[in-house]
Amino acid sequence: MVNVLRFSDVTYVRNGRLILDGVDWSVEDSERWVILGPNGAGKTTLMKLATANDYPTSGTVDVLEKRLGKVDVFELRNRIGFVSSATGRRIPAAELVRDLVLTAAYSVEGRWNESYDEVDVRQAERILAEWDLADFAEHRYGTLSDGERKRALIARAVMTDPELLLLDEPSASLDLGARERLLQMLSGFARSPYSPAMIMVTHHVEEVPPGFTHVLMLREGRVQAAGPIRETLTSENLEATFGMPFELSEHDGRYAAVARPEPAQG
Ligand SMILES: Nc1ncnc2c1ncn2[C@@H]1O[C@H](COP(=O)(O)OP(=O)(O)OP(=O)(O)O)[C@@H](O)[C@H]1O
Repeated sequence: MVNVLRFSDVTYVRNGRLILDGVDWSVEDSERWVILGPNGAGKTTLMKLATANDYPTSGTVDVLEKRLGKVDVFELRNRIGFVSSATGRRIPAAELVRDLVLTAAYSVEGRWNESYDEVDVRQAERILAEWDLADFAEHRYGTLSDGERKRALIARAVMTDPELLLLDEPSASLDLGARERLLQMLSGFARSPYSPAMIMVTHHVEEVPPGFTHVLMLREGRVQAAGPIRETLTSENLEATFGMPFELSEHDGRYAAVARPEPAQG
């Protein structure tokens, strides 16, 4: 097992606000983590540190066994795949889907070269097929639906064979069918032993893809619970994290949570 992420007593303070508070967290390469927590809990901040896009105020963060603050973060970021709504906004609308995926091998957004290595072209075609995008290869990014865009961004992120793949709310804004299709693909990807370590932020337990192994629950910058998903994703931990009682159910690795009804008065 290889450690891909280690947070030790991490705090993060901005404008006098304690945004992360004493976070200890460790991720191994075979693990697939879901991060759950209410709005403002610090999930995006956690992702910024895990993608080497910021530094802790105190404590240490090791990404792919390199300590933030002591490593060239540009080199490190080349080994990490990251998909968020912000990465999507940077893609030119006129970019062809095939080029969007292919150019990841050359770390550029927007096609710049007329000749690519045959091995990269084949890899891009394989990944486009894997993410159900083969029919969209010649379509422009700006013409895709939200669901197709998300798949295209993930395809671009995995093109470089990252050692760590982070997805920030990949199924937000998708319709039911698009969400389910994406979850099926993420589930298949998560289950493959050839896939990198994965970390996915979501607001909804319904969006946890089967095959994800661990969960970290964050509340007000503190780790409320963290560990194997079967033991850790419980109605008690959901209540402690979101501050209200839930009824949690699980069926074939899919979770659902609804507010627990108030007991009848009188
Ligand atoms: N530079 C900053 N200065 C002050 N407060 C900040 C700064 N950056 C983030 N925050 C605050 O820190 C808290 C955590 O923010 P963060 O974006 O990490 O939460 P989140 O869990 O991702 O929330 P959401 O689910 O709404 O996306 C928020 O209350 C936010 O307003």
